[in-house]
Amino acid sequence: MAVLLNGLRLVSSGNLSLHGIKSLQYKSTRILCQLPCKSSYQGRPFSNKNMTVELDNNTGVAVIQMKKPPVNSLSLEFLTEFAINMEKLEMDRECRGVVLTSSNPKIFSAGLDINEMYGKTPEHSGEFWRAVQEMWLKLYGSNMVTIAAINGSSPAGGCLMALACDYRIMADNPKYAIGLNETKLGIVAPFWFKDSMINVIGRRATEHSLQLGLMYSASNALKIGLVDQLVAQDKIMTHALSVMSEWLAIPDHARQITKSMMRKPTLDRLLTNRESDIQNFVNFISKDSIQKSLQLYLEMLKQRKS
Ligand SMILES: CC/C=C\C/C=C\CCCC/C=C/C(=O)SCCNC(=O)CCNC(=O)[C@H](O)C(C)(C)COP(=O)(O)OP(=O)(O)OC[C@H]1O[C@@H](n2cnc3c(N)ncnc32)[C@H](O)[C@@H]1OP(=O)(O)O
Repeated sequence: MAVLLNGLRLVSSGNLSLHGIKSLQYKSTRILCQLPCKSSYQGRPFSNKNMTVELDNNTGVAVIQMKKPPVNSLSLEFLTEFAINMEKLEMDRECRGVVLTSSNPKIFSAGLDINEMYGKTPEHSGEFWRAVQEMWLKLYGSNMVTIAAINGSSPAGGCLMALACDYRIMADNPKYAIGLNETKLGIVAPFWFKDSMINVIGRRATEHSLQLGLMYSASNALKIGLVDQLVAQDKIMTHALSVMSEWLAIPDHARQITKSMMRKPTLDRLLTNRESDIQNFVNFISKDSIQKSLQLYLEMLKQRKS
């Protein structure tokens, strides 16, 4: 983690959930500009199979733009690339904030790639689930400020990614929907999906939402607090960067310790139950009845098109 103190930046070796607030080393760096200043923008893009990552050295803000056609489904490859990129940004002492968005103007992310859960070996399923966990641990446990610029629909795993961020801005379009819809597929959102939602919208709303697998329109998502703000589609990135500058005006150390205090119990719950969670997933997903549900759901998705 990084802490700003009198122009010096204290940097520790890992993210807040995994390593706690300790082992600080001194590294000298200067934050040139706390606000997004477009005129002096110096983008530094890297990794571009399933997403582009662009870090603005002047502001310390990186934009991760998901770009996996057609709908940014979260495959094993995507999740691995995402975790590596988050790790790189976390270790980069110049990066203080991340905006997560999509290059698809209608879909933020379709959630977990259902093909990764259908007809696969237990070994593959276990590897896939570990990657899903890793994505969430990296995002929910990040020391950086994380803002989701939700510029399209975001079911299930897509909603989880948004829930793991510090702040959610959604495009104000009645066609876009967001929610944890797992029960509609005949599957069950695991405890850490549920915890992530409880931490954002509260227990009663989460129970209602999860049991019925509800997808919320942008305006209803705002009403229940699932997103923090609605903004016109074409303003979403400008707005996200402006919100980011407000968050980055808070001293890093105070914000990070507060974030850790709020999130550590939720992170620890998965960290201490990681292997049993993988085993539960593999057992659950291997059941004939669950495979049947997923098969029907995949067929339904394909038929919807024709
Ligand atoms: C006790 C419990 C213990 C352990 C837990 C056990 C297990 C369960 C936990 C699992 C948690 C699961 C989380 C998930 O994320 S599941 C995925 C949920 N996602 C969805 O339901 C979204 C489905 N998709 C849609 O609603 C629409 O596609 C969408 C995203 C709104 C886009 O609509 P549109 O633009 O019209 O595009 P199409 O529908 O035509 O889709 C284009 C293309 O993409 C394919 N596709 C869509 N979504 C997915 C997906 N999630 N995975 C894979 N593929 C997807 C779709 O089939 C089309 O394919 P085609 O080949 O026909 O082009």
